[in-house]
Amino acid sequence: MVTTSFKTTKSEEIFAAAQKIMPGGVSSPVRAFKSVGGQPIVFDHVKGAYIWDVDGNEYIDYVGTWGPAICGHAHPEVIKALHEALEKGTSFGAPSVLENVLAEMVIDAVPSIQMVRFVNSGTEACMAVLRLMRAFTGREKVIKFEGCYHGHADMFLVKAGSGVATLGLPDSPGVPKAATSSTLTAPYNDLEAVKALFAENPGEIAGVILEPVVGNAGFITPDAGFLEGLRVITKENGALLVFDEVMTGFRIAYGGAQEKFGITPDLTTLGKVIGGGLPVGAYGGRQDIMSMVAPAGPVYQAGTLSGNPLAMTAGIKTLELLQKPGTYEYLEKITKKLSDGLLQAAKDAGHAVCGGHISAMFGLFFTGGPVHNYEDAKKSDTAKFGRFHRGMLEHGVYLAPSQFEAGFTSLAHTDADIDRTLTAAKEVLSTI
Ligand SMILES: Cc1ncc(COP(=O)(O)O)c(C=O)c1O
Ligand SMILES: N[C@H](C=O)CCC(=O)O
Repeated sequence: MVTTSFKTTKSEEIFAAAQKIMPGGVSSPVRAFKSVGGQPIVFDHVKGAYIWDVDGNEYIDYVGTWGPAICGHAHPEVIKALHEALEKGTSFGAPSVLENVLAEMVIDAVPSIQMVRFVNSGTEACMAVLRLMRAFTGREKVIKFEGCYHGHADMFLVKAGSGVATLGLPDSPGVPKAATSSTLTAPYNDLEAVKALFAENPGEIAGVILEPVVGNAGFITPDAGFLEGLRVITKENGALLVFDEVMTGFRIAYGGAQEKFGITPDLTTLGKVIGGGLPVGAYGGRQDIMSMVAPAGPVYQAGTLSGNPLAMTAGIKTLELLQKPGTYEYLEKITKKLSDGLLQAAKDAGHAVCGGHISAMFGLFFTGGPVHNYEDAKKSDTAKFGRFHRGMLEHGVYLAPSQFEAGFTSLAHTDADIDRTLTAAKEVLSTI
């Protein structure tokens, strides 16, 4: 496991070439290892819980292509279904029964969803849901939380998490003031701040959107009563509650955070897992709201590749696999073992740490905590996280290359994988 001859020569060559032809050498900023030092490794192939880079190094993977790979990478049943679907063509640009099948699966699973629209990414889903919130309520302002990430659309690039937090960027240049002037922000887990915003903007707030469990400022859980409080406040003010479950959907429970915590929002966004590793997003919710979406209603939203048959196929097969008995019990068991083990190993090595997990999502901060919001998360020793990340990489463990991203496990991770990870962590934590 300990790779004494860890070499990434080919990765470095490919990345050097990539930097000349693509901004930062990547197709999405968090991949660039900017905040953890070193250079990104270049992948060659993935299978189950593992990835292999172009130099032949093998890693246990806890990124899972940022969430979709909950059944493990390249699951044989997903690949078989995709081969069969491929024979029928790659895109129809017209209705297919596959959309009905996946829509029914999503509606059956997610308590708030009575109707659903498929799009191509989580960003698209969040953009569309915001337009719908505004159209339905006839109000423009929206509340989001500091450190939450809802994709890269203009109106959400305000105190955003994920790559914006990782790179320590201010709100992005190129975003017109007008696009964000209606975006109000509050600290996560702060109901009083939300109440104050409603009081300051009476009758003007369309709704509140949040990650019900945060994964884009590191892993942060909702305090007891927070989600319930938001449900009450939004109802009292005639505003909508939107759970962005792009990350948590089908991951922390089959029905997402809303099933796990028993709070039903008005609208929900999804992505990642429901595409089984192919590009997908979705938004859905109450029938009276969703009926406003064109062509049923006047709120325009469209997509050439939306409902793509390959994405639908991978999503359907992935959800079928997740429906098997014992799935979420297994994910909880191995993730708890990993998360508890990492925290214990860090404490034993004398580090101030805090963190935790829910089902197949976990995180660790290098601060004694507790971490209730993004301000708390920023107290983490990110330089130490960078050394931890590098050490784990050299020991064959691939973690998200940012303190401000959650980790993910999958059904393919075994007890033995967790044991190997913890052995590596103990070694690394004693040296950083
Ligand atoms: C909670 C959340 N919302 C929205 C998005 C945007 O999704 P995508 O990257 O598919 O555009 C992401 C991930 O990037 C996410 O984690
Ligand atoms: N935090 C992001 C999504 O969850 C990471 C993926 C990306 O933006 O590349």
